Amino acid sequence: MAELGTLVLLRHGQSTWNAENLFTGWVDVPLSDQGEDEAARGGQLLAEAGLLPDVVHTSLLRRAISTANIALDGADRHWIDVRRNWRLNERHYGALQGKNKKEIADEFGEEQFMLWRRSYDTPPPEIARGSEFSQDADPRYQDIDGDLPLTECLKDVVARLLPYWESSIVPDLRAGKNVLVAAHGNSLRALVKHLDGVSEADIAGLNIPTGIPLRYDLDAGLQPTNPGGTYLDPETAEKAAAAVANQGR
Ligand SMILES: O=C(O)[C@@H](CO)OP(=O)(O)O
Repeated sequence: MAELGTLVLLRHGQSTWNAENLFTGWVDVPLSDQGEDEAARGGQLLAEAGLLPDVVHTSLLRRAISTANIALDGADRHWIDVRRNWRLNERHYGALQGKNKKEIADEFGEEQFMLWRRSYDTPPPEIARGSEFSQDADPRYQDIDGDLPLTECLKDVVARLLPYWESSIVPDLRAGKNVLVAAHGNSLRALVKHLDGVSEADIAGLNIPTGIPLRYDLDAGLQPTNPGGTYLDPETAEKAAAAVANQGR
């Protein structure tokens, strides 16, 4: 049996709404200038580590797509196969999409804010269909009609992400390909929870920084031989993850 390929998780670079401290979810905002720089640095880190992806899986959101394009271009891997799927999208943030994190924390209090933001199974209120930041009329989601979320908690993300992991990403890894997954803070938290067997309580404290590749080496049973993964720039990753944790404060 071929050795498994290496898995690399990459959260998109800073988006314009990350910069403005807005809940984003499925709203399709672009990278900020800083985010483009982070993506380029991500590609440089991949090249320096000799970690060259053979295939990339992205969400349907431009901040992940652009990050993958910029990073792969920098690593001279702009030509590899591409797969895209809504199941890698950011968590749908329901009625919080477009709202300022600090204002929500001030209005509803820290406890409620953290329940919505990081609890495993408390989704924010649903977004109203047809409202400014809803996706129900978006053509890219027309074929998932029955599954289109109006809000999601992390548990919902795990449930919609794992079928794609099993059916599309695992076969690439088993074929010996190095796989880059360019996605989002919460869809990657869902995947890390699964890979590392993180508890529902502990996953609340795990934050993923933007633009820094996170490497996972998996054994034949898909268990990480480096639990928690290995950031290609661990020092920057630690500081940036702490900053994500503190958003809204
Ligand atoms: O707004 C969002 O969609 C996410 C990621 O940026 O935010 P949070 O880290 O608060 O879950």
